[in-house]
Amino acid sequence: MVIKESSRLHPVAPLLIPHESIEDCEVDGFHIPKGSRILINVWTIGRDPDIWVEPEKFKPEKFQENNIDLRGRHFELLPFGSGRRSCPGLHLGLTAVHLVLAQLIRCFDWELPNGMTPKDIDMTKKFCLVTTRVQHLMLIPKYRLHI
Ligand code: HEM
Repeated sequence: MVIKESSRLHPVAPLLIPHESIEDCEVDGFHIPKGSRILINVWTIGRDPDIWVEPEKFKPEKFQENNIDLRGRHFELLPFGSGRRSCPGLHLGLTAVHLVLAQLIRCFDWELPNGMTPKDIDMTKKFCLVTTRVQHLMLIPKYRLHI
């Protein structure tokens, strides 16, 4: 649920990768001519108040009462895209994220430096093909597995 919520609010590729329509088609009443460049704005979809309750808030419990997953079957959450050109590295990527996150939580306690509180963290992003934060996240790890 934490990884789904992070992917909703902070998708790695906010506009996915540009796609091109291979034939004329109509989507939701809009005519899309063959050869159009299509950008899917998953950043905006992830913050759409018609879809999400309290869209700006990080609340993993949003996924407690539903079966929305992030493998491209639920169009409200598409961090890996969907369909034939979706991410072929989905399983590897998700496994790596689960593994690294689990290790970071299990092996360390984390503190913010210089008396900062979570509210002081600047989440401003640099929008590009792949999104990064403007300010690097600074944390102090304290190793807690003393074997
Ligand atoms: C958490 C990790 C990852 C995320 C969030 C991610 C996300 C994405 C997204 C959003 C796309 C574009 C899909 C679209 O436009 O519909 C994509 C495409 C792609 N990804 Fe990933 N990816 C991840 C990991 C990986 C890994 C581990 C690999 C390879 C080992 C990989 C290889 C690719 C390739 C080759 C494409 C282009 C597919 C195509 O154009 O047909 N990705 N990825």
